[in-house]
This record gives sequence, C-alpha cells and structure tokens, in this order.
Amino acid sequence: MTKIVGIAGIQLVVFVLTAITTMLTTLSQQLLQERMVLTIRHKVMSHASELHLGFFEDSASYDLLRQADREAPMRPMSMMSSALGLVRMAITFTSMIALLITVSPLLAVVALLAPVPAFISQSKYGARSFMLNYIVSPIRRRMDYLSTLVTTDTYAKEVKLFGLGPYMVDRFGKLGQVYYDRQRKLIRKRNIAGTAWGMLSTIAGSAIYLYIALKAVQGELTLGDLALYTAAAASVQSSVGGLFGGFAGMYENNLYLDTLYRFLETKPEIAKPEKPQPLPSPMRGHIEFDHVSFAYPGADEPALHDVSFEIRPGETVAVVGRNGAGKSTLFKLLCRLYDPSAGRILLDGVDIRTLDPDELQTRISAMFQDHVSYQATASENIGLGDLGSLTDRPKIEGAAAKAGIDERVARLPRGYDSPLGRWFDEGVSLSGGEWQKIALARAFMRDVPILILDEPTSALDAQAEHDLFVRLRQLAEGKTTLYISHRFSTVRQADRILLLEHGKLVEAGTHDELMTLDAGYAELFTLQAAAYLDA
Ligand SMILES: Nc1ncnc2c1ncn2[C@@H]1O[C@H](COP(=O)(O)OP(=O)(O)OP(=O)(O)O)[C@@H](O)[C@H]1O
Repeated sequence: MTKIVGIAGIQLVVFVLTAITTMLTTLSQQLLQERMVLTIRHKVMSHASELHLGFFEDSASYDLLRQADREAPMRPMSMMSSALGLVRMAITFTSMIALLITVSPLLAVVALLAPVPAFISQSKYGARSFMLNYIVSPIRRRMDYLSTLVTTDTYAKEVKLFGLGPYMVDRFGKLGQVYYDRQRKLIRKRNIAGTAWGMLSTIAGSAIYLYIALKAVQGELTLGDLALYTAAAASVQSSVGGLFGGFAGMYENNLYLDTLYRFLETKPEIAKPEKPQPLPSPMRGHIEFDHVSFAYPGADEPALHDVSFEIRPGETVAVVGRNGAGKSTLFKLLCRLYDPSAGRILLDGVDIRTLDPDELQTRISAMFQDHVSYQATASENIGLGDLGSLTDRPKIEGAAAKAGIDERVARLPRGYDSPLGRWFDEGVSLSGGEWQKIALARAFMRDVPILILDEPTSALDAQAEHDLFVRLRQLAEGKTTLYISHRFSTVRQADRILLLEHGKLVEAGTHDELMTLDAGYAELFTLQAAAYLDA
C-alpha cells in the first residue's frame, strides 16, 4: 500500500516537473522569438540606414529588403527549434533502432528508409515555397501600396475626389486573387504530395507491426516484447520522420536566412574612403563642378552632361531650367547622394569622393523639393535638422523665425510641443506652405557653410516669398547658397544664375548679363514677365 502511494507520489512529482519544464521551455522560446525578431529587424533597419540612395530606387532591392525584414526574423528561432528537435529525435532514434535490430535488422532498415520519400518531397516543396514567396513579393508589395493609398490621410483627398477607392479596392482584390491562386496551388500540391509519400511510411509501419505480431503469434516473442517492439517501431518511424522533417525545415529556413545575409552583405556604394581627407577647417564653401556627367542607374539618357562651373565662397546662385533639366540632380550630386559617372566635384579644392560622406553632409544643409513632413511635434520637426540641438528650444525658435513660421507655431494649441500630422496623436494639420516653412526652418537649424534649397518657396504666398528672400540675404551672409526656383522674381536676386537645359549647362552669369545675352534665360524670363504684365 505505502509502496503504491510512494509510486503515485513520484508520478505526481514527475508530472509537476514536466509541466514546469514545459512551461519554462515555452516561455523561453516565446521570449527568445520576440527578442530575435526585434534584434534582426533592428539590424536590418540599421543596415538600411547606411545604404546609398540608389539602393532604394531599385524595385529588386525592395523585395530583398522586405524578405529580410518580414520573413527572415522568424527563421533563426525556427532553425533552432528544428536543430533542438533533431538532437531529441536522434537520441530516441538511436536507442529505439538498437532495440529493433535485436528483433530483425531488416525491420530496422525498413523503418529507417520509409520516411525518405516524404523527406525528399518536403524539401522540394520547401524550396518551391521559398521561390514562390520571392516571386510573389512584388505582388504583395503592390497590394501593400494600394492599401496605403486607400488608408493614408495624405492620399485620401485625391482618392476620394476622383472616386478611386472602389477602383483601388478592386485592383487589390484582383491582385489578392492572383496571389491566393499561386499559393493555393503550391499549398495543395505540397500537402497532397506530403500525405501520399507519408502513406509509404504508414504502409511500411503496418508491415513492421504485422511482422512483430506474427512473431508473437508464433511464440517467438512474448506479449511484453510485442508491446515494446511495436512502440519501438513507431518511435523509430516518427523520429526518422522528425529528423528528416527537421532537416527539410532547416533547409527552407536557411533559404530565407540567406536573403537576410545577402541584404546585410550589400555594401553601401557611397562609402567612406580608407583614408578620408580632412575637410578644410574652417570651410570656405568654394564649389567646383569639373566636367561632371551623371546618369541614373538604368536610365538611357544622362541627367547631367559635362557640367562645369565654379561658385565662389559666400555667393548666392540660382539654378534654373525647365522640368527635368537636371537641377535637383545637381544638388543631389553635391550632397554626394550619388557619385558622378564622370568628372569631379570639388569643395574648397578637395574632390568630395575623398571625404568621409558623413562629415561632408554635416557641412551642408538642404531643403529638398520633396521634403518630409514628419509625424512628430513642431519642435522635433524643426530640430531634426540638427540632431545635436533636438532639444535646444531657443535655437529651434530661431530657425522657425528665419523661416517665418514662428508666429504660426506659437499659435498652435501646445506651441512647439504640438504634434503635427495625425498618425500617432491628435495632431494639427498644417497647410502646404506652412509645412514648407517647417522644412525650411529645419534647413536653417544647421550653421553650415553651404546651404542648398530646392524650390524653397514653391508653396509660399507672395508676401511670404518676398519676406523669405529679404531674410535670406542676411541668413546667407558668409554662406554659399544655391537655390532652384521657377519664379524669376526670386531668381533675379541671385548673385549669379546657372541655366540648365537637357542636363547641360547652357548659360551662366548675372541676371543683367543673361538678359543682355538675349538667349534661353532671357526668353524664359520674358515669358514669365509677359504673363504677369498681360494679367
Ligand atoms: N531617382 C531617379 N532615378 C532615375 N531617373 C531620375 C531620378 N530622378 C530624376 N531622374 C531623371 O533625371 C532627369 C533630371 O531630373 P531632375 O529631378 O534633376 O530635374 P529638375 O531639373 O530638378 O526638374 P524639376 O524642375 O521638374 O524639379 C529627369 O529626366 C528625371 O526623369
């Protein structure tokens, strides 16, 4: 009696311990999974932040990035549990196979080989599923894009006005169907083939049981042996299946991890030279383009062709030209977001390719045409222009005043602490011109020798534009300033004007010089002036 109670007690302890260890395993696995996903996504994001601009302008890069960011993070954990499973299975397998060999070595071989076809089929479909995922990645990206168009405030106005909602939803549905059809085919095939090959194992298993049962009937095995060997046979089969399944899983996971490594191994094309030249200090802001040509990757025509000019320190230069003439490209090259295909760009006489790009970019402040409206507070929106001064309120207020947005920000419900945009908080919506002034303020945050502004006043009202240019005269004091503008009233105020046409520099000089030249600039200027006078 006491013996039985003792055994029951031991059993209870074993159960409790099993429950605790299972809980601990699940707990640590889940936590590890979360941490792993975070770590990998963090690494992917940090690597992406170091890559060159051109990388993000290639659709294949997006697919790679997406795989690395969405699919790969789950894989190491899955790989690890496959590996741990393999160890567990291997232990069961060796002990059970030893048992089976004592009944019949042939049985052991049959048990061993039966799961092989299922393994081959699983591996094949694992690889196919990976390939399919890769192929359908652009479809999924397009679906994400359509969904963003319909669900994001920035696009909602136009989508609503043009009644594009149902059209987008319909396209989303059609793409979703294509995606589903492709997945369905594979999932169906994978499962049917898996089960069919699995049958082979089942048949082999049954044959083994039959053999053992016959042996028992013939009296060669006892009933106890019968139970033991059938359990051993079942165990061998499941562990061999598990072993192979583990290998197949590892193989599939490995394919996904491979894309992650491929992404992480992508080297930034604009990298720091081994021995970067120090930037002259203090920098004067002398800029020289020396026979610079540049074509965007995959483009047929060059965006800039043999462009040469010089800008003296402290000069204010306006760059003009028709749409697509290459003006923004010129600015992007100066910031070293791309490298020229031919020629050199010199800053204070130093080729910018020999400089540390990060350091170069701390000496230039810029406002781009497609400036960003950050979903953040007004203060952060401005302060992001100079991370070191993100919390320097007087400096931020100073930059806001230079851009002419100080009064508007002061009138916001929580002043500089008001969130702008409505994605995360109950933020304030600004007008297009107000957002542009915020972007300008961001550019004014840095006290740097070179300031470049790509259409800084395109959204500003006439008064604001006039005020800005009056202020710009003081702000640009001692700085080399370049701006692009289509408004000739502002262009004529520049010290010098560069006219680009089809990627070539065709005219350069002061307003008066170019008017006297009576060529391209004079024609554009007169065209605009005439439009005003006629009105
Ligand atoms: N990221 C890019 N990838 C490929 N081609 C580009 C890219 N950006 C611009 N281009 C092409 O390079 C040419 C010059 O473009 P750029 O943006 O420099 O013109 P722009 O003079 O600034 O025009 P706009 O007045 O319209 O702003 C255009 O033909 C454009 O199609």
